[in-house]
Amino acid sequence: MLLFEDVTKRYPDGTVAVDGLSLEVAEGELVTLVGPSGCGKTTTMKMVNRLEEPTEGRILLAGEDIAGIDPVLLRRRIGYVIQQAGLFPHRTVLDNTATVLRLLGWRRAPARERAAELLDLVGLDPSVHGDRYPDQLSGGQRQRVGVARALAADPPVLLMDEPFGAVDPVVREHLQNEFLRLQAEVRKTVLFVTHDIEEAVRLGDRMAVYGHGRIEQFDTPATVLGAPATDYVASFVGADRGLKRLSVTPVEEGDLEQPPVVRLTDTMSDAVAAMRDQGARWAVVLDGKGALHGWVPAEGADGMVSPAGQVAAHARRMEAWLPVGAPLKQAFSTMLQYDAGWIAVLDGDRFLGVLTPARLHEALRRSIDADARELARADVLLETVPDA
Ligand SMILES: Nc1ncnc2c1ncn2[C@@H]1O[C@H](COP(=O)(O)OP(=O)(O)OP(=O)(O)O)[C@@H](O)[C@H]1O
Repeated sequence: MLLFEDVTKRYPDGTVAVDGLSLEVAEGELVTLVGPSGCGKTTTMKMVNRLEEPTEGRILLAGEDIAGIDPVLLRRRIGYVIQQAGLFPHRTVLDNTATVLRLLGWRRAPARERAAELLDLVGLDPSVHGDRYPDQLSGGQRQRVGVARALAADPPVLLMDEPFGAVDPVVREHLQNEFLRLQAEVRKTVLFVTHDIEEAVRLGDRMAVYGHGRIEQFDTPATVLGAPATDYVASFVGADRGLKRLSVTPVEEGDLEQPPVVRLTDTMSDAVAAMRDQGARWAVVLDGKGALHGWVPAEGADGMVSPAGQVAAHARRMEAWLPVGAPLKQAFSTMLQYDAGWIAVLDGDRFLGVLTPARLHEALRRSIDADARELARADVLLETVPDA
C-alpha cells in the first residue's frame, strides 16, 4: 500500500534526516516507527503527505508515485494525527471533526451527522462533547477528536505522529486500547511514530527501529524483542526484554488451569463434593447460560463447610476476565487491578479456564525459551550452510 524506495531527505543546511530508506507497509497494516529524538521519524511522515519532498528516491501510494499527485488531493487520502491534536480552538468539537468533510464539499448537516458518528466511534458522546470547544476537553479527549477528524474522509492511510505523546501514562494506555479496537474495525494502513518502545511493541503489527536516518530493524515486535538485529537495537529495546515480552505473548488455552466448575443452580452439597474430588478450595460459578458469574469457596469464613442450599446463595461475583489471545501484560495488569489470584479466560462467552500468577510466569518462560530455541536454530542453519 505504501512503499518507500531508497528515500533520502537532505535538508538545505546539509542535515541528512533520512538516509536511503526502503520500507513497505501492507494494506491494513499498522507499522510503528520508533527511535530516539532527531532520528528522522517525523521527516519520514512528512514526506508521505508531501509536507516535505524527498531529495532522492520515491514513495508509492497504492502503486502510484506520490510526486505526481496533487498535494491537496493526496492529503485527502491520508489522515494525519499529530501530538497536540492540532484542533482549531475557535471551532466546536463537532465542527472540528467535520472540517475535512466540509473541505470535500459536504453540506453542513450531513457533515455534522457524520462527525457525530465518528465521535461516537472514538468513544466521545457527541451530545455531551460535540458543542464544546477544544480547551474544554481533557488531553485524552482532544486526542480522540484528532483521531475522529483524521478518519472523517475515510482515508485508506493514517499517519500518526506521537498522537498519544502528550497525555499521562494511564490515559495513554486507555487511548492505545481504544485505538487497537478501532483499528480492528477500520483496518487502515497506519504509520505510527513514537519514541516509546512499549507503545511501538503494543500497537505495531511490525515495527521499524530507527537509528540515525536509517532503519536498523524492521520486523514483528516479538522478533525485534527476541532477536534484536544489531547491538544498537538490543540496547534500544533494553535490558527488560523479558518484561516487554509480556506485551507480545498471548494467553493460550494450554496456559490455563481447570478448577472445578459449578452452576448457580447446582446444590451446594454437589458443588462441595466436586471441589473435594479435585482437592480444590473454590470453584468457578457459571450462570444458567454458561457465562461467568464468579466463584464459590468450599468453606465459609468460619471454616465450616456450608453445604446448604444452592450455589447461588453462596456465590461471589468475580468480574476479572480476559479474552483468550489477550497479551500476558493485560492479564498481569488485570490481576493487579482486581487484586485477584486468578482471572477467568473466555472465548467469546465460553469459559475456558483460569490464569494464575504461576501459570502466567510459565507462559512467559515458554515464550522466552521458544525465542532462545528459534535463535539457536538460526545459528545451526548458518553453521550448516555449505561453503560456496
Ligand atoms: N526543516 C529542517 N531543516 C533542517 N534540519 C531539519 C529540519 N527538520 C528536521 N531537521 C533535522 O532532521 C533530523 C530529523 O528530524 P525529525 O524531526 O525527522 O526527527 P524525529 O525522529 O521525528 O525527532 P523527534 O522524535 O524529536 O520528533 C534532525 O536532526 C532535525 O534537526
